[in-house]
Amino acid sequence: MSAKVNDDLLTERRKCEFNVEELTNYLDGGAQATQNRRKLEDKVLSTKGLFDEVPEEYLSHKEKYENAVRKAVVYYKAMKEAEDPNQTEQERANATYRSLLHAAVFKDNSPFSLHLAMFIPAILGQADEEQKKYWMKRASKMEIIGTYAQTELGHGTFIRGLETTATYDPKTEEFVLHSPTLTAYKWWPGSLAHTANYCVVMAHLYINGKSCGIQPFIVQFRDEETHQPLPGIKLGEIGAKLGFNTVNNGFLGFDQHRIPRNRMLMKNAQVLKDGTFKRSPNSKLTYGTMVYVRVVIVNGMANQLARAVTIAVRYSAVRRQSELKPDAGEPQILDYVTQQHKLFIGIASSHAFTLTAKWLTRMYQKVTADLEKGNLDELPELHAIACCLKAVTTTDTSVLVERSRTSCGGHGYMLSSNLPQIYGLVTAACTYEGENTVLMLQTARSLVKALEQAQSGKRLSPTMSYLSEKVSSRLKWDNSIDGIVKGFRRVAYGKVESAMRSMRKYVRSGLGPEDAWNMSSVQLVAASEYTSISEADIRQLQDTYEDLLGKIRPNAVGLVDAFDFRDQILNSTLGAYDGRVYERLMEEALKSPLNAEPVNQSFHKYLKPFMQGKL
Ligand SMILES: CC(C)(COP(=O)(O)OP(=O)(O)OC[C@H]1O[C@@H](n2cnc3c(N)ncnc32)[C@H](O)[C@@H]1OP(=O)(O)O)[C@@H](O)C(=O)NCCC(=O)NCCSC(=O)/C=C/CCCCCCCCCCCCC(=O)O
Ligand SMILES: Cc1cc2nc3c(=O)[nH]c(=O)nc-3n(C[C@H](O)[C@H](O)[C@H](O)COP(=O)(O)OP(=O)(O)OC[C@H]3O[C@@H](n4cnc5c(N)ncnc54)[C@H](O)[C@@H]3O)c2cc1C
Repeated sequence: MSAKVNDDLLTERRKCEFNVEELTNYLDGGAQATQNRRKLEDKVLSTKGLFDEVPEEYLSHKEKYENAVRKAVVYYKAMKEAEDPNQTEQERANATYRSLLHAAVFKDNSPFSLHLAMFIPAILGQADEEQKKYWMKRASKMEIIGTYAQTELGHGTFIRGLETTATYDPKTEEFVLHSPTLTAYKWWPGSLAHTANYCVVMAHLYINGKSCGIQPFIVQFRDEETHQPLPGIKLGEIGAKLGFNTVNNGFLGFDQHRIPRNRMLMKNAQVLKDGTFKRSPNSKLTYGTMVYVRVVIVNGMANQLARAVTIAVRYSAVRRQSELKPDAGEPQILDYVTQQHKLFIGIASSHAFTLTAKWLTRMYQKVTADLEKGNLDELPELHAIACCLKAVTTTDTSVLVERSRTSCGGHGYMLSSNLPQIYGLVTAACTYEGENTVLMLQTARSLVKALEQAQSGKRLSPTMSYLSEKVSSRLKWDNSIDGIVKGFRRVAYGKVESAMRSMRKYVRSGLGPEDAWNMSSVQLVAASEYTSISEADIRQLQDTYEDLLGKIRPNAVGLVDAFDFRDQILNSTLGAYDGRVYERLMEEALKSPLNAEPVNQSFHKYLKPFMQGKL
């Protein structure tokens, strides 16, 4: 018999003014899609061995990793059996690691995630047809496990500064991979330490002493039978982190490690047997895997934020605290407007990020299709937009997930709430796949170029067209959606123009363009994410905003119920559908190994002699 649902949650669900199932269907892409998703969840989540006997937080660093590998084998096998044969390889890879089922099984991400998130996309995007056929067969069957090894101990952002070398030897038709310094060691790649046996390595290619830029190489680094590191390979784990502690991030050093010529992924640039180098039509095509993952991250943020706000809103409907009015009893904390302010933006942002992710994915698919036909025209715009949206959605999600955590008081600080782990996952995304400031500056670079083009009367791309609209200096402000968008366009235009004016001022003062750029870079980042609107408008918007909070309040639980997350996917004592928060907090607390005995051995070993002055 299912446990009794908390009365307050029952009341909330009765108060809801819209059909929750309809919103769930919309979010899934239709009623059939909801049915398919639920069927997949039923099938996979009923697989034996998927969940932790002992809560992961009570395992050692080593046990956590070993347990995660155990679960990964079970999970990926279950997903393989359930996968849709009509999907492409990429869609199947996405479905496995990006589905929220993944979050149900791995609170801190998986030791296999890089295989699907980057190793397979790198092969699909960087290998020529023959290489793709061979490596995709092995990678999609999980005969090999791969990762993406680009970042080094000494370089993450500055790709052109990577020190790992790949020197072509025409005599043996091989590349010699080498880490000339400690800072050249690959450092960070997920799965690299003990899980994967292959990786795509980004290395500096040299032929006859001449630099041929950063190129991708597929490299085996562990024996497929014994899993021992191959000769000339130094491997290890980089240690405990804020999160991602079951992703097995590692380091790898090469000592004159030789690989055959056909291990350079040669879709974009090629090296012929005699060492002739055939340049890529655009050197930035080598960065293509990163563009792809930045697009994927936007959707990932939407999902993670939806999980966090579901936990916090349901908890806020159950938790009663303090007095709003004398003798009126303790209200639900969700009745405090400050609590609504903290959480409702997160619900709205999750939906906004989901719709943005759909739009960006369509743009990515169109540009990628154009690239296949040799048309690179829209690649710069895709790069600029992907940089901006990855940076903005990860920054906002990190802020909003942390706000969801702190809105739950002390219980939000419990690992059993799962809010700290969700924060660990999303805040990592502010750094990986391009550190956010660096990506915003890439977008700013495109905005400045676009404004210069607009000022010389050139047509701009659709996403930059707001820079050429001659926005009147006194825009008639109204708080209609259209009025608000126009207001933001005016602010955005002003930010870019101000940053550019600032750079020109520094150049006139005698600074070189690079120094002028650096001096204006705070404004440039703001121009890419613009934040504020003029003072007079705030009051009018504020009234509208507070009125909106009141309208959302009766529907808040319905809005998060519509995300349709199972309890296993939320994995949270605070967010379960039945709202039995206190019972779950106690159930989880009793699983702590420290509760196995009333007196811990440290009393007799240390405390008692200490308290008796004998230590
Ligand atoms: C772009 C750089 C910063 C600079 O590159 P550089 O070569 O120096 O170029 P510049 O000289 O600056 O010239 C710039 C010009 O080049 C154009 N350009 C630059 N990049 C591109 C591009 N990619 N495509 C097209 N054009 C490009 C630019 O427009 C300029 O043109 P112009 O001259 O103005 O005309 C570069 O150095 C860079 O990109 N640095 C960042 C490095 C980086 O991103 N590293 C990432 C390493 S891999 C990594 O981090 C992996 C992480 C894996 C983590 C796990 C992932 C899981 C999947 C996510 C799933 C969802 C997550 C949800 C949360 C959860 O559930 O866990
Ligand atoms: C959880 C996690 C997983 C990861 N997984 C992988 C992986 O699987 N494979 C992989 O290859 N890498 C991986 N990485 C590495 C990641 O890609 C790098 O950490 C990231 O690119 C940032 O580089 P960095 O760490 O060298 O920081 P740096 O580039 O040294 O940045 C440090 C600071 O310098 C600033 N800075 C740097 N350049 C500029 C500039 N031009 N202008 C202004 N400010 C600048 C940055 O804004 C930042 O504040 C992972 C990282 C994390 C945290």
